[in-house]
Parts: sequence; C-alpha cells; structure tokens
Amino acid sequence: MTARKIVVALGGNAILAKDASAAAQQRALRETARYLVKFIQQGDSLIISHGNGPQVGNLLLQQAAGSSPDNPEMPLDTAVAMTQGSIGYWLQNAMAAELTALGLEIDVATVVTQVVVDENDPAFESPTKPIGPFYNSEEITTIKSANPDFHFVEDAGRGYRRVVPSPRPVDVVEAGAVNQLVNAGVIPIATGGGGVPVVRRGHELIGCEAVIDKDFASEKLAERVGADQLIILTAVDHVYVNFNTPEQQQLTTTSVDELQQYIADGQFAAGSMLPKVEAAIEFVTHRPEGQAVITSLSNLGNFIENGSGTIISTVSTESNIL
Ligand SMILES: Nc1ncnc2c1ncn2[C@@H]1O[C@H](COP(=O)(O)OP(=O)(O)O)[C@@H](O)[C@H]1O
Ligand SMILES: NC(=O)OP(=O)(O)O
Repeated sequence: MTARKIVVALGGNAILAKDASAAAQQRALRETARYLVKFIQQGDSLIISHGNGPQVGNLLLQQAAGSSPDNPEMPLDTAVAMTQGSIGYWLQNAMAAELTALGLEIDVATVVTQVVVDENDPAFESPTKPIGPFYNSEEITTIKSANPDFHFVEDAGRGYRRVVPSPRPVDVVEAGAVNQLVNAGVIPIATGGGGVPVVRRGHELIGCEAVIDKDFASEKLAERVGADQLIILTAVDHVYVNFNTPEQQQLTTTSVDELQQYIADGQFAAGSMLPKVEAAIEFVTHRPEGQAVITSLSNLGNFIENGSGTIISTVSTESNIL
C-alpha cells in the first residue's frame, strides 16, 4: 500500500490548556506527539500544522510590557513567525523523542511558512480572530483607554478577548518546500498559527497585521501538497447537530451537501466549529478523492483503528447520524 499523505491541524488544547508556561506547553505537546506517531507507525506521511491564538496574544503582551525605544515591539506578522518558531521547536522536539523511543529514525523539521492573503480582503476591516487571554469588562476598559484601536469580543460567556483581522489564505508560499520534505520522508511542521500573513506587491511579500485561521491555512496547504487526508483535531470527538442540547446527535460520515444544509440551519458556531466544517468542505471540493476528518486528539486511536470521528467526503455515503 502506498503511504497516504496526511495534513493534521492541531487545535488549542493539543498545546495549551490553562498553564501558559513553556514547560506545560511542552508537556502537552509530548502527549500530542504520542498520538501523532500512530500515523507514522501505520506507514502514513505526516505534515503537522497548529494554532497559535493564545500564544501570539500572550507574546504581544510580553512585547508591549518590555519594549523601549531601543528595544521596540515586534509587529503582528513577526510575532506569528516567532510563535511558529517556539511551538515548532517544542513540537519537533516532542515528535523526535517519541519517534526515537519507538526506534524510528525520522527527521522532523519546522518550516517558517508565509501564507499569502488578499490585501483587499474585507476581513481587514472587521477583526474576528481571538488572541491571548480572557479579560473582564473593567480590564478591557483600561486596555482600551491605552490602546483605542484594539477590538474585543465577548467569547461564549467566558469573558472578553482581543480580536485581530483574519483574512482567508490565498496561497502557501513554502508549499513546494513542504512537499519536497514530506516526499523525502521528513515530517514537516508548517503553516503554524495559520502561517505568517503576507500580501504580494510586485515581486515582494509584505507582512501584515493579521492572524490567519489555522484550519483554513492547513486546508490550503493540504490542497497544495495534494494530501489524501486533512485531519482537524479539536476538543470534540465528532461534529454534532443540535450541539449542547438534549437533541444533540453526532455526525459520523457526512457529505458536502449535508453539511451545507446544516450551515444554512446555523448548526455550527462561527469562530469555532464553522471554520473547521468550511475548511473540510473546501478540501474535499478541491480534492474530491480526498477525505476530511474532524475529531479529537484523544479519539485519534479510535479513528485510526475503526474510523471513529466525523468523516467528510464527496463519495456518496448514507448520511450517518448517531
Ligand atoms: N456543532 C458543533 N459540534 C461540535 N462542536 C461544536 C459545535 N459548535 C460549536 N462547537 C464547539 O467548537 C469547539 C471547537 O472550536 P475551537 O475551540 O475554536 O477549536 P480549536 O480546537 O481549534 O481551538 C468544540 O470544542 C465545541 O465546543
Ligand atoms: N491561528 C489560529 O487559528 O490559532 P488558534 O487555532 O489557536 O485560534
């Protein structure tokens, strides 16, 4: 059997639950790596992507707190690149440890990845991507008085978070390099934090103030490298209809048409499950022979063993709701 090429996008809880220390994030990623090596053990080729919302927001706060005229704050595109470096380092270190423990000699390499966006994307005018910590209403009043251009949203009853523009990815600049690495047997870590957002001006790529959604960026990468599967790992083992209600039902196998109907019915929350479902639809629309999967890290073993999880494909299947 030829190796399948799989892009796995890691959700927030695979890296950071509550404790934002480097040690805690490294521990979480070691646990994550324990699951991811299962793909390698079954002979698949893996490309790993990850989010950075909490980390890039925290980094901006550290930058602001420690800056001076001689040591200025870095702009958001550079901060995204910095989180690709730090999370990529933790993840490649964790993967290498797990692979070595299994006696597998496989290289893992983080690729600082630039993702092209359209400078006329309307997303630049209406920030939606939450970054950094949660605040209460008194805290945001204080922050806004010092930073009048900052935007905040209330996030599912958990408090307020700063939001920044999140334009759609148009292209992944280093997709060719990532493809060469994976084809050569290396495990690349790429499009971390949605990729460093850049716009094309003539021959130049110019960084911009945004954080791209990592599910959309991973989808674009999966398309560009011709992946067989896009696996989006989050906190839930399945996508649900009537989520969090007594009528909640899990989706096991589903089609683009069925998901589009559920989107029209408002079944998936904007900013959380909706982008994942939209990314899955986009992937199988561009790669009709491919498959998108949405499940949790802790369910990955079940997915690998018996296909447990929400599986989206263009191949006509009986709609399967449990
Ligand atoms: N219809 C739905 N089915 C499953 N989960 C949903 C649904 N609508 C909203 N969610 C929520 O979306 C969350 C995933 O989004 P989010 O937490 O933003 O992802 P990430 O893991 O990338 O950080 C789930 O943990 C769940 O709480
Ligand atoms: N860039 C991004 O989508 O990060 P999160 O998944 O952490 O929000």
